[in-house]
Amino acid sequence: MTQKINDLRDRMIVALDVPTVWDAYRIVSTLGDGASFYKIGYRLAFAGGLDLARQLVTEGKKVFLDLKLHDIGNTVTEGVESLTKLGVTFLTVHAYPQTMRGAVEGRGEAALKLLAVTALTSYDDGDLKDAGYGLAVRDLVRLRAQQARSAGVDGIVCSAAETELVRDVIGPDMVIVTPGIRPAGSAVGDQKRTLTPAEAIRAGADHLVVGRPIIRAADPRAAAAAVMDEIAGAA
Ligand SMILES: O=c1ccn([C@@H]2O[C@H](COP(=O)(O)O)[C@@H](O)[C@H]2O)c(=O)[nH]1
Repeated sequence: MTQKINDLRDRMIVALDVPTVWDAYRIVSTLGDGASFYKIGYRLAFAGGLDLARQLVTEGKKVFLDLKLHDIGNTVTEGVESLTKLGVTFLTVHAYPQTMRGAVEGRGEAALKLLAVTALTSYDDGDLKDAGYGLAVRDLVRLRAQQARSAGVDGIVCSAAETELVRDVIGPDMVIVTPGIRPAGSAVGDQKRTLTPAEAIRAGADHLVVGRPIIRAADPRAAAAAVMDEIAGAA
């Protein structure tokens, strides 16, 4: 997949986990041409982020809508159908077979790429057990990657630590997007399965999602440039 990403900057996706569209715009303008791809999650989506997504697309940025949809198949189908009109590049759904099949139906022939979230990067084996799962993280990620491939989604969200095992399951054509990226020395926060940007790229991740290490940095532009340098050095 990696060879299909024309602009190296597209490999870094900056998570706009901020409360308002104004805050998001401040980051986008601070980063300038140092970032080309932005992720909008719940926080911003519930505060005007869908209009922002449309606007960023018209300004030539790429947008990843991280809504992690999960519902009965018909509802997911209809929700995805609506979202295809925004012009965003990626949309997440949870990697449950019914959910993924519903999403694929809703996407139809649209250009939107669907990403299946396998196991959240804030989970370890103990968290999965607490949530009622009988599988370890790597086994659940493997199973869900297989199911995602069968359902016809376009890519996988997993920790960079699972990139190699996922690539073996999904083959060369699906995209792998990895949150839980932490430059050396940065605060881990609630993430449990982390790698550095260079480690993630070397492991074969296509796109890295980076939020707090950039948006909460004293100098976000310098923090983003440092992540890009690591990506460039490892690519
Ligand atoms: O498994 C997942 C899926 C999504 N995320 C999202 O990525 C960013 C990570 O932000 P950081 O501040 O770099 O931790 C955040 O928006 C999550 O909702 C994830 O972390 N793990």
